[in-house]
Amino acid sequence: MTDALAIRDLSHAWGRKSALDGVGFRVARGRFSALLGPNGAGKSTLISVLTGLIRPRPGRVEIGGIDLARAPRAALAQIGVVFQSATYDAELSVLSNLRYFASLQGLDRKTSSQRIDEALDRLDMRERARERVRDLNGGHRRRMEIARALLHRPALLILDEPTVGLDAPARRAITDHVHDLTGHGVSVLWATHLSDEIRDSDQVVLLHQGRLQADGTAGALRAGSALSDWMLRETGAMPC
Ligand SMILES: Nc1ncnc2c1ncn2[C@@H]1O[C@H](COP(=O)(O)OP(=O)(O)OP(=O)(O)O)[C@@H](O)[C@H]1O
Repeated sequence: MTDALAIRDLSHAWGRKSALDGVGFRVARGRFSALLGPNGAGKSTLISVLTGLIRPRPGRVEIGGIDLARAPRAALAQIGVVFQSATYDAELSVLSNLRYFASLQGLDRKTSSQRIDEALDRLDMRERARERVRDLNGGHRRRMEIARALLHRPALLILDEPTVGLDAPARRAITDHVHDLTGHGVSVLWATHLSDEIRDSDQVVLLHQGRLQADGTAGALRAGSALSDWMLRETGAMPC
């Protein structure tokens, strides 16, 4: 089976400033991969490439086996994205937000209802379905956005620092739910600078100053020390 994501020799500069320099790694199907790095490491730039905001040049990106440069529409249809900033209609209910997105994805009514039920169950949001988004707390709003990103069954779920601004219980609930999704075959790329969101069995892709500093299983990379200490040794940056 093809990888959910394969990146080779990817570079990008903002003007003269290099943000990504020859980055390459893979995310296998059903894997939770943490894209880790201190501020300015290049995480957001990489996500901008993966979501089609920046052209992958030079370099090659395949999502679900589809080349992003050659077939951008088909490749982008393979991703579900949860951006750092919220994107929903707060005046509508959770259900209406999800139905609207499902219709944008071209899902018929029956498929849409099935997928919405499934996604709400996976994020433990079924009881909130009829509530207006503006009445939800930050953690539940985020869970709704994650449920929404799953409706078209993407090969890869990309989340850009999805727990920013949330309190500790909400952060824990979201990291647990997203880890659980991998048990349903969902592949995850989770950008963060918070090492406590990562489990030993997760893949860690560590970026530092635009370069790939490490790629491996968290437990093996940290080799007995705390992941935050390992990251400090690797990057010299204070972890959170
Ligand atoms: N739109 C932009 N224009 C110019 N420079 C940018 C732009 N976006 C990012 N950069 C620069 O590119 C480099 C990588 O930044 P990027 O935002 O990708 O890192 P990051 O790992 O996401 O950091 P953070 O955790 O702070 O969001 C930094 O030096 C940053 O200043």
